[in-house]
Amino acid sequence: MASMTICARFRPLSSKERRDHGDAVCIQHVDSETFSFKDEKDEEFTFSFDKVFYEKSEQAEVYEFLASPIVRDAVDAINGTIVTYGQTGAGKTYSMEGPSILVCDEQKRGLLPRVVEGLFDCIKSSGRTMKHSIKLSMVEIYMERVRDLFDLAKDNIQIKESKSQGILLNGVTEISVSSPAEALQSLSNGIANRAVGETQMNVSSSRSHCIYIFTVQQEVKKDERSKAGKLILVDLAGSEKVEKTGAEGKVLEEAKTINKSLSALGNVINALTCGSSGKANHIPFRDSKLTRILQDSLGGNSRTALLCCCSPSPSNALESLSTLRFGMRAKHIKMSPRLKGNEDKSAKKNGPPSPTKDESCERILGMLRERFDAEDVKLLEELFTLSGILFDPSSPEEVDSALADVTSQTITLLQQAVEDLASIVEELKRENKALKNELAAAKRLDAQSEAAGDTSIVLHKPSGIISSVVSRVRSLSSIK
Ligand SMILES: Nc1ncnc2c1ncn2[C@@H]1O[C@H](COP(=O)(O)OP(=O)(O)OP(=O)(O)O)[C@@H](O)[C@H]1O
Repeated sequence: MASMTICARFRPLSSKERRDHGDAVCIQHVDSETFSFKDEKDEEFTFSFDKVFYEKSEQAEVYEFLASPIVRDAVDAINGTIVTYGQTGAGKTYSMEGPSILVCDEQKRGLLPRVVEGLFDCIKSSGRTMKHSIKLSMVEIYMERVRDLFDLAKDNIQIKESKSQGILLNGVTEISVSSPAEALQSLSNGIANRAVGETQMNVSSSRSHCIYIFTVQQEVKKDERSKAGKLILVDLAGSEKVEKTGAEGKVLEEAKTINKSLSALGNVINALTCGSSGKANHIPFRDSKLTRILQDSLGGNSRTALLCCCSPSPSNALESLSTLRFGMRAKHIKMSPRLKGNEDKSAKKNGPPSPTKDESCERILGMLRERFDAEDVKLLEELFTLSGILFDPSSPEEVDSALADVTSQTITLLQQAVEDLASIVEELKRENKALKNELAAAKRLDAQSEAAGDTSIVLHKPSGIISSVVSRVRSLSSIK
């Protein structure tokens, strides 16, 4: 069983950070896997990752450790994902793209151009028995809308799920590339389009998630079987907290949407991490476009790497700590990559097969259809169309998918409500215990004063205290 590869990367101090804090850094005792981190209150935390890249680490080292095994697997039809996470200015884009995709020092080239080269190199060395082809798509998620960066007219791509191909971006432009130069030129066009869209919409790249998708099709010539590996690279929007940005109006809305999708990613990671064995666990993939697109990658047939990008400066200690903690949570996800198109070995030979997830969903949707009257359905359609969940109400597939999205989001809300209630119950239990202690102490006091024949204490006690404590304890006990 493989797990996620999680690495931390600290960029060099910026000139502003040097001006503000000189050479001061939050990191100490760094080795290749661990370091200690001092926050602004001088509290010390020790972190341990699969690899720690410090200031002077080379781009090539990051690629070799984090990406090259995933690239090799993608050519063998195993899905892969590489994600850069961190606050704005922490080095996500530098790590992903380098200073430029097309013209750049060899030493500074980022993951993306190296992945392109790696894919073509692996294909070349895979021999003559295999025929491969690579298709490239590039999208951006901004305010929960998926925009095609190869065709800006497609500004609200829908996400679909197919039984054979998994998660799909409906109608997204796919460019066939036959050489690294062609692929890099296409990527560079997509990046330029992103800048055009940003100016048109007055958006900064740090407020959107950028997703690069390579589909590597593999044909085994002898029997013409075909398999595909999907390699997704994600440069996430800045993870900083809304409060720190001091944002208002549209910027505040953007920040909230980003925080929502990043916390959806965190929730998916938590659900995958905390899932108790044997118990059906709701993984909220449908709570954001980001998690939905990454569903195949995080959920199973895939290898995933997360690069947690941080500033080493004390001025960013809080954000760096939050990025590192996000990485530590992700560390616990366990995944077993398997080849696509493999036989399903889990099918039981004896007894009736238990319903699949699709069958269960179909049954629930059927029941809902029976219970809704036509007027409700019309209202729901209008609501879904207005909020961009649904585009074609006459498509049963789209209606089902929209309903599944809403159901999943409702489950998440209910789970949060249950957690809130559980914490209220805990609080009431604590209050209950304190009141019981108070009652016992008051009774002891009563007994002592009676034994001593001293009436002054009794006289000074506010009248009715015991009976009021008793009735509060009783009312709280009845909540349990
Ligand atoms: N490892 C590094 N070595 C040298 N310079 C770096 C490194 N990482 C980042 N930088 C520099 O730090 C600055 C911020 O980096 P970058 O733009 O990659 O941040 P980011 O996390 O992508 O921010 P945003 O969310 O705004 O896109 C850039 O000027 C970049 O060149």
